[in-house]
Amino acid sequence: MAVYTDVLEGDLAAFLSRYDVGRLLSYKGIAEGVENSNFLVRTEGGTFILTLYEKRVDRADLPFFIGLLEHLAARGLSCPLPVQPRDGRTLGELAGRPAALFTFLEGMWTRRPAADHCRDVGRALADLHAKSADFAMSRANALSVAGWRPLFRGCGAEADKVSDGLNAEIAAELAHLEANWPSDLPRGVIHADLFPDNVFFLRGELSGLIDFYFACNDILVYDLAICLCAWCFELDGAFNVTKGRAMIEGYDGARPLSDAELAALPLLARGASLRFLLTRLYDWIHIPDTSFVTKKDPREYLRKNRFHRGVASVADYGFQKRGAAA
Ligand SMILES: Nc1ncnc2c1ncn2[C@@H]1O[C@H](COP(=O)(O)OP(=O)(O)OP(=O)(O)O)[C@@H](O)[C@H]1O
Ligand SMILES: N[C@@H](CCO)C(=O)O
Repeated sequence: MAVYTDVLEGDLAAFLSRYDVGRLLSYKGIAEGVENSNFLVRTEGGTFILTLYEKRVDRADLPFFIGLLEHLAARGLSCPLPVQPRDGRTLGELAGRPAALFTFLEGMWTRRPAADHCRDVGRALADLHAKSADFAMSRANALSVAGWRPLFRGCGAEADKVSDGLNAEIAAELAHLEANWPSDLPRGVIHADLFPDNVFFLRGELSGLIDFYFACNDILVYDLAICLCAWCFELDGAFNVTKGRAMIEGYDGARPLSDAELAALPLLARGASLRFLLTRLYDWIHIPDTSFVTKKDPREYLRKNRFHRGVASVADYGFQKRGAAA
């Protein structure tokens, strides 16, 4: 379970005394998530999420994340809103960690995404891109194409222990992506990790997006490529074109995709699948088996990467631009 830091009742009560949320009634650690420690906190004023930022999150990035959530929530996007303490300092300190309190979002993530969920996610992603267009801060994506080689080097020769020939396969894919990565597509703030566990649904409707701790500035349609990887494959590894079509249509309906963006999508999806293959591989090799964090299987993203390598155009994802010849 991912609660790395214990919080004592007295310390939490003192932390909460800076807010107008009444007295502490109860709190408990949330098992899900691997990056930070999250607690469900109930006070006389309501229910909140307390996040303690752990080592993998750079403190210097926290004003970007907090500012982005405030910016998006102010524009009506359903995401956790940092609660304002009386002294205005949203980012506090608790149990030796930077900490902040957020509004609680109702809903649950879906373990079995259907095409309608994918359409909603595509639409919500475009909405996020539109609403963050005038956000003044920026953050480079450390996990974009320039960051993959250092990550790969950090895995050393261990990759072949995970899958035969993996080292050579990644080396070839990385070289291809480095040589062909586009530099002229529209950019902006992207979520960069909008997996099913970061999207809540309530009574069948999308009710909120969470976990903005990979958000950064990058190619907008790269975010859609990440979502295609995370949402549109079946458990047996097959790509579901009905889901792919729904997701791209959902996005395109809210923020029309240019021909250049559509043409780049298969390459960007190769990149997205390599990014998650590499981060999972790195963790697979470096996080000890005795750790209480459940490691995610890198091979899932090797299979997805192989699929995207075989994609000729967005038509293979089920998408046809309206008005385009069949
Ligand atoms: N604002 C919120 N409202 C309701 N539940 C929330 C909220 N924020 C977080 N949670 C709960 O806490 C869990 C972990 O949150 P989150 O995904 O942000 O953690 P993380 O450690 O950063 O995760 P990850 O490993 O996915 O990066 C979520 O799955 C959800 O159950
Ligand atoms: N979504 C990532 C984990 C980091 O949030 C993965 O599935 O590899």
